[in-house]
Amino acid sequence: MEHGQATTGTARSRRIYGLETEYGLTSRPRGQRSVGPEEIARQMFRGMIAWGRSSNVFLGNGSRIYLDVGSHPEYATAECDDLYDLVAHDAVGNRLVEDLRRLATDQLAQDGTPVEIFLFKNNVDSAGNSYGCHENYLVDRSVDINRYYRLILPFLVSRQLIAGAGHLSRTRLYERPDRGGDGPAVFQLSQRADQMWDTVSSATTRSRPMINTRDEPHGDPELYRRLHVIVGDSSMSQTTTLLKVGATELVLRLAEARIELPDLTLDNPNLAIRQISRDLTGRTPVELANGRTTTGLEIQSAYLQAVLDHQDRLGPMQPGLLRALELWQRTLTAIGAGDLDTLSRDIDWAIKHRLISRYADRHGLAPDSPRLAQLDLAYHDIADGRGLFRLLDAHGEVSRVVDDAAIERALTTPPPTRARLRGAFIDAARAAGVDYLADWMHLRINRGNQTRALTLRDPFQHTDERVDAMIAALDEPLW
Ligand SMILES: Nc1ncnc2c1ncn2[C@@H]1O[C@H](COP(=O)(O)OP(=O)(O)OP(=O)(O)O)[C@@H](O)[C@H]1O
Ligand SMILES: [Mg+2]
Repeated sequence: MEHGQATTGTARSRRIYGLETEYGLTSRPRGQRSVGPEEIARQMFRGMIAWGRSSNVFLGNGSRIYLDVGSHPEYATAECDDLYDLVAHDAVGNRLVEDLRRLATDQLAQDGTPVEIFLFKNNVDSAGNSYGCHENYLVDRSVDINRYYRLILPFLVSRQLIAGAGHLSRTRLYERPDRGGDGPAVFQLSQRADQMWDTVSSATTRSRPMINTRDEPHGDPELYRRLHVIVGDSSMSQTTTLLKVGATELVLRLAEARIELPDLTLDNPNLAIRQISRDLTGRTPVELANGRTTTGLEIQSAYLQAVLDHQDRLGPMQPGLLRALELWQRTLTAIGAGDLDTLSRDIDWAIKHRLISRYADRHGLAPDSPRLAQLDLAYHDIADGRGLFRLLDAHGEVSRVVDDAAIERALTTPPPTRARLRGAFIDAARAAGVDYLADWMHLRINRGNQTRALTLRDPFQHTDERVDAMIAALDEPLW
């Protein structure tokens, strides 16, 4: 049980998690000339390209930062096996992207095209285009993947109640957000709900599914799979991140422990996710495949109850997971009691909802006021001293999971997983000035026509004599 494997009917006691975040980018010219987002993104990555000779770079803390086609910088955390580590490493992404924003701002001003650059950790731009925050969970190959899918889908459809980012939206039910958007403004729980057109599939964009099935485990394919959840909203709040991933972890454990729940298969998940998103009370009826009717709140409560009833079968829980469980209970109780104020330090949509309602009341604004839409967007601005969530955080008005010192550490220190081997290798190879390559599973050194390469198949393994030997060899003149 060294790596917490699930044997028949036993929940995994250790799991690898990773979060990938795409950031939205816009700008406002400060001089005569405007600069397009692609050009700004290129400027942001100029230093990175000089550092790593690519716009896809693995860093010493084990993470990956990159610029895909288009203009959405993306940060993927290193493999974490602890929720506190994951929250800290996720926060590092904001810092790094914010640093790149500052560099690009200075560079463009020097080049005579001053612009103000904005980066948003959200999931939809003003034209209704969406970009993601993907969650990765290691699961066992030996467990039938359909067991996970079946159990997790109703949970994911209703998870927005506890982990949505909130969204003031004018998209009508079942309308495509990138077309139209001239309906009455409604405060929704989630930014992603209206973007989902499928449940489980291998496509990522065209018919965006809630779970992507591409089989790319980034580990030993005989032992592991990587469950790729793409339905979730990006989280500003650390507590929301903890709850989003922590509650999902608990549901995966329910599947592994073979705990049966009442049948919650939804009649139409694409419709249900939209209906649930449009009701902050969690009480809108949604239809089940068996003809019964339920609600988002009831679905969430059924999963929570199963966890509480079978906690003894779900394996040991780290402090982060226990805190997530406590937060899950508290959140559902508050929604049940209609007491949203008690969530306004912890859950993104409730924090944002309070901010927007208070502002609207104070200034007598109707829901479709552009000033409120602006507020919605500014909540996700990652700039220190400008972003609204950042300001609430600076004033101690929202809860924290990790402090600044932990984030600072995560900037340079990989979590104690395979990421530690990658990080040590990258740091050593850079210090030695050799030509190297690193990705999730591979390490390689090139010297003249000689190559040394290693494959790291076990994402849990954080010590490896082969890597030690490779690092030692960096200082040797010849192999
Ligand atoms: N075996 C694993 N199980 C679960 N998560 C993993 C595993 N190995 C790596 N990860 C995490 O998966 C994420 C991979 O991110 P990345 O964006 O590079 O991959 P991808 O989604 O396969 O690729 P792309 O975004 O280019 O399509 C990272 O956050 C990483 O920490
Ligand atoms: Mg990805």
